[in-house]
Amino acid sequence: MIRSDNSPEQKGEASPAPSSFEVEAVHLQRDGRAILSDVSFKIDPGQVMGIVGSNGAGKSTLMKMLAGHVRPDTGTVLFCGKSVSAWNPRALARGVAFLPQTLPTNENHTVRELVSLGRYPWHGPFRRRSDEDYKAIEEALRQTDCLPHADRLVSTLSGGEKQRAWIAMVLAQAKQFLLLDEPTSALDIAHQARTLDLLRRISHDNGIGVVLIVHDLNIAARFCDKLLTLRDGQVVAFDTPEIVMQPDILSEVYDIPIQVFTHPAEGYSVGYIA
Ligand SMILES: Nc1ncnc2c1ncn2[C@@H]1O[C@H](COP(=O)(O)OP(=O)(O)OP(=O)(O)O)[C@@H](O)[C@H]1O
Repeated sequence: MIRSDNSPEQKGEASPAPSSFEVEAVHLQRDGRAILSDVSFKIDPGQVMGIVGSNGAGKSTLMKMLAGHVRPDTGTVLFCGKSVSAWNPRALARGVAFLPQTLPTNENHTVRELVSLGRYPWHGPFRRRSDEDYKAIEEALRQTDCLPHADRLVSTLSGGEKQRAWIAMVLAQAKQFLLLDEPTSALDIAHQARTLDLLRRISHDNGIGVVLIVHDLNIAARFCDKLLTLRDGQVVAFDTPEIVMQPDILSEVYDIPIQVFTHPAEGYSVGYIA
């Protein structure tokens, strides 16, 4: 079953204009096995899209494809109407930031220094940071509530503070899309909710697209505008949480019986193993 609701060109190192990711009929094989099969969807800026599905379903591979780190065997991945692989890497990095599942250890930097690294695609190796760079760094620190500990070493932060510092770094970097592979995996339920709420606000207030991989279905349903469900590399459903959070869809995605209830106060759906 597939359910789906389903730009200007960039030249050289010009800053990208606002636009979408369009994934069309993507296939990828590894070791003779299909990792992604006929995956298609479109995601616009100003929306939060959650990718959900069981372990090994292809979520990280799909996100790496959006980031341009993995090329499809067939099919297309377009950003601003242009194939991701055809982009100048620095120009792409100004539009799209990718935070992988395993974070590099930059723990000897202060939080402000870490966030400053996000500006590299803008000033490059030879130019000094501009006023605009400094403004973007301070704004990202402010939006993520990192200002109070901006001068502390990353190594001294709690897990939640660290996660926010990395989010600040990608926020300082990219103007159009943040690709976040399990950004809340190490967080308790309160920090998960706060981080997802922050990403949702950043997305809606600034017109930024956020694509994130998340395992907690209830958190995904609460904070995402769209959910893309993957099973064995295939899209089972791509739509709003109201449409996707159905027992038949979720049971198919995870291959176990799942019941869905409506939150008594908030009205959104939550899923439980039946
Ligand atoms: N380079 C590779 N060579 C062979 N197999 C690969 C390669 N990369 C990924 N795979 C396989 O593709 C499948 C999808 O991997 P992927 O990391 O995208 O899954 P995932 O949905 O993100 O899983 P998880 O929830 O466990 O992180 C897995 O079975 C994985 O072993």
